[in-house]
Amino acid sequence: MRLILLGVPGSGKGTQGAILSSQWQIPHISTGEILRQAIANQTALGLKAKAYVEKSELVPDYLIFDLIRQRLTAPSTQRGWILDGFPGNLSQAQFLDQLLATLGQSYNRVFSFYVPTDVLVQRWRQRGRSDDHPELICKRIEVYQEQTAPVIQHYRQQGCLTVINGDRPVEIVTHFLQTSFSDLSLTIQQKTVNTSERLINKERQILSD
Ligand SMILES: Nc1ncnc2c1ncn2[C@@H]1O[C@H](COP(=O)(O)OP(=O)(O)OP(=O)(O)O)[C@@H](O)[C@H]1O
Ligand SMILES: Nc1ncnc2c1ncn2[C@@H]1O[C@H](COP(=O)(O)O)[C@@H](O)[C@H]1O
Repeated sequence: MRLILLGVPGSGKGTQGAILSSQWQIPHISTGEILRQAIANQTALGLKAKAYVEKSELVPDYLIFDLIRQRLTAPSTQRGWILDGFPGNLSQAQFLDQLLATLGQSYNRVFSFYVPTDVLVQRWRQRGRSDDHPELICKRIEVYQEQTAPVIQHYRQQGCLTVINGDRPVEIVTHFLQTSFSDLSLTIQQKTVNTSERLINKERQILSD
C-alpha cells in the first residue's frame, strides 16, 4: 500500500496517516514531523532546516530529496508507506516519480483533504502547535496555494487523485479512506479479471482458427 496525503495545514493528514499506519503496519512518513524532530534533536538536517521551518517556508528541495530517498529505500518501507506533506512542490513530485521508477514501484492513490476555512481556523486554535499562530498559518497557506496546489493538479491530470471531505468525524474520514481504497482495489482486480478473460478468449480464437 503506497499512499500520498495532501491538504492544507490542519486538514487531518497527520491524524489519518497515523491511524492507517497503525492499521496497515506500514510507515507514516510526515516530512513536517521528521523535520520538527530533527530540529528538536539538533541533527545536521535539523540545523539546516530550522530557519525555514520557523518561517513556515518549504525547506530546500535537496534536504527533502535526501530524506525521502533514505526513507523509501529503507527495508521498513518495502511493504508500503504513507506520505504526508510530501510532495510539497512540483519538483518534489517529479523527484518522487523518478525515484519510484528507479525502485520499480508506484503509488496506489493520492488523497487531497478538503476542509472549509472556518473549520480549519477552529482546528488551528485547538491544536496549538508552535507554528499554529495566525502569521505562520497565513504563510503556510500561501506556500500551499503557490507551491503545493500545482502538485494536486499534477496528480489530477494523472487520474490518480481522490478528493476527501475532511470535515467529518475522524473515524468517518478513516472509513472513507479505507473504503475508497478497497473500491479501487476491486476496480483493479476487476480490470485484471477482464484483461485475463480477454486474453484467454483471444488465445481460444487463435487456437480455433
Ligand atoms: N476529522 C477531524 N475532525 C475534527 N478534528 C480533526 C479531524 N482530523 C484532525 N483533526 C484535528 O485537527 C488538528 C489538525 O490535524 P492534523 O494535525 O492531522 O492536520 P495536518 O493536515 O496533518 O496538519 P499539518 O499539515 O499542519 O501538519 C488536530 O488537532 C487534529 O486532532
Ligand atoms: N515536503 C516539504 N518540503 C519542504 N518543506 C517541508 C515539507 N514538508 C514539511 N516541510 C516543512 O515543515 C513545516 C511543517 O510542515 P507540516 O506539514 O505543516 O507539518 C513546513 O512549514 C515546512 O517548513
